[in-house]
Amino acid sequence: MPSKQTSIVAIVPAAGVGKRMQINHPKQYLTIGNQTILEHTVETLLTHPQISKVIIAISAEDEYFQQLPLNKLANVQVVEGGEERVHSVLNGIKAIDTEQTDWVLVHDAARPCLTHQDITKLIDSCLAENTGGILATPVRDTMKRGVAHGQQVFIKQTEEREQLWHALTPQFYPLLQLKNAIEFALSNEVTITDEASAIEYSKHASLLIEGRGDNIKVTRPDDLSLAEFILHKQEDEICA
Ligand SMILES: Nc1ccn([C@@H]2O[C@H](COP(=O)(O)OP(=O)(O)OP(=O)(O)O)[C@@H](O)[C@H]2O)c(=O)n1
Ligand SMILES: C[C@](O)(CO)[C@H](O)COP(=O)(O)O
Repeated sequence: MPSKQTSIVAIVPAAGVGKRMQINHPKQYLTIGNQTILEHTVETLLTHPQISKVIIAISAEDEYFQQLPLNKLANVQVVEGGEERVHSVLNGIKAIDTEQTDWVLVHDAARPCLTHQDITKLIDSCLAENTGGILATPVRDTMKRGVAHGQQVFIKQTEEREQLWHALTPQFYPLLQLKNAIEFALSNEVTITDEASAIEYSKHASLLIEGRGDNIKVTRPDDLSLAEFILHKQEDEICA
């Protein structure tokens, strides 16, 4: 459990190029309503009562961030992103004052539909168990493993669906546990696509906390309109 004077810092990896969006513009700077995806995401984190600061990892070539009001906020710090998401996250972790903070929450810039309720559920569940964890949703569909033959992909097998989850973010861990786990995985050239996989490689436990299915990651072109619909629906929920 964090001591009373410590606080929770959020890291937002926002240094990707968004290849799968098939546009020539990093997806985190696409706009929904009157804000960029990055601003929606960071605003949700900054307005959560348990989060004291947000560290955003942006590309060294980023030409967009400086134009955002975020750039002037006292509780927003910018670090340089890395070659892969894991490197961006590690750069954010290294910027944290370990004297003041003992837990860190990592959330994708590309997930603008996160809610305060889910943040609170994750943090409170993990602190109660003194164990890190992630938001996740159980898969809804029958899951197939494919195999390519020439230009076609065929079903190789149906995967066991019991206890199969979609990993989301935020992912929330003790700061030094996550730092050491990521550095250990990288030193062994292990592929790390989320914080939980580094924690798993270091054989630490992670809680799976069921989160909202509308906490989508804007990844492909048709995700943008879906994210816009979700955000408008959430605004209606708040105003209802
Ligand atoms: N070197 C990288 C790569 C990704 N990210 C961030 O990690 C999050 C999730 O990654 P993903 O959805 O894969 O974003 P991109 O890497 O930008 O997408 P793509 O793989 O389509 O290029 C995004 O907020 C992205 O900005 C990052 O900070 N640093
Ligand atoms: C971290 C993550 O959001 C968990 O699902 C996801 O892995 C990040 O996207 P990527 O395409 O794997 O970089």
